[in-house]
Amino acid sequence: MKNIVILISGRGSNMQAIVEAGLPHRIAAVISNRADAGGLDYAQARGIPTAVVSHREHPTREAFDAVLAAEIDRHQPDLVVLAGFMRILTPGFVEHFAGRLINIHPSLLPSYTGLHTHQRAIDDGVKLHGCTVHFVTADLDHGPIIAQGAVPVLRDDTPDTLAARILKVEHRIYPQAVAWLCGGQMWLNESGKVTSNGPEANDTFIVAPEME
Ligand SMILES: Nc1nc2c(c(=O)[nH]1)N[C@@H](CN(C=O)c1ccc(C(=O)N[C@@H](CCC(=O)O)C(=O)O)cc1)CN2
Ligand SMILES: NCC(=O)N[C@@H]1O[C@H](COP(=O)([O-])[O-])[C@@H](O)[C@H]1O
Repeated sequence: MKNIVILISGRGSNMQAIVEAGLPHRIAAVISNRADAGGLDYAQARGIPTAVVSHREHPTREAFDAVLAAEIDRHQPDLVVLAGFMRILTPGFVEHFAGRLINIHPSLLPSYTGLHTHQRAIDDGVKLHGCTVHFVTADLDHGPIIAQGAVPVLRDDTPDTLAARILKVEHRIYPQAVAWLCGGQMWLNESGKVTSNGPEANDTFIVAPEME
């Protein structure tokens, strides 16, 4: 059984999808940089240890990251999962958790790194957008890719409608990526639950070559 620590900044729907996937691993803690993150209420209601490490209470990124890393380390994580965590992490933090620090980003990396990806994709008139699970490196949204899900952009899409469509795919590929990285040959079915069967017929996983 592996120890998973999940970092959030908001509602935490990706965290919820991972919790509800039924993985045979421990969600050791859910930690947020914002005390008002809705995901904290969900985790507490499920009896998952929570903590808040506020970036506003530290004078520098390095100071914040050091306190955050110490809080994470208390839970002896095998995997640290950024799930809507909205702070850029310093090279020292990334190095400390290198190889066991992942993120989900709402674009098909390497396209559209950074923020506001849905609006930018719509503005550019792209026909395909999606989401990417990747290892976190010092360079923003540039780490080795673990999985991607591709989603069509519709003519009348707004950032919100596109984000909602992509979020459903995020909730499939993130738990799947966590399952793989925690050493399981597990697959998750359409409803996002662990199954002993192989990938679903219409899965949109693009497994990075180094993962094969
Ligand atoms: N060193 C890295 N840190 C983080 C990465 C990464 O790949 N390398 N991924 C991000 C997640 N993310 C996109 O997927 C992302 C999150 C936040 C920002 C950003 O500009 N944040 C601002 C604050 C914004 C806010 O508080 O609302 C900032 O940190 O100044 C860009 C991309 C997580 N960290
Ligand atoms: N650059 C990071 C970023 O934009 N992440 C995105 O924030 C949302 C968090 O939703 P959630 O809190 O419901 O999981 C998700 O769509 C995730 O891809």
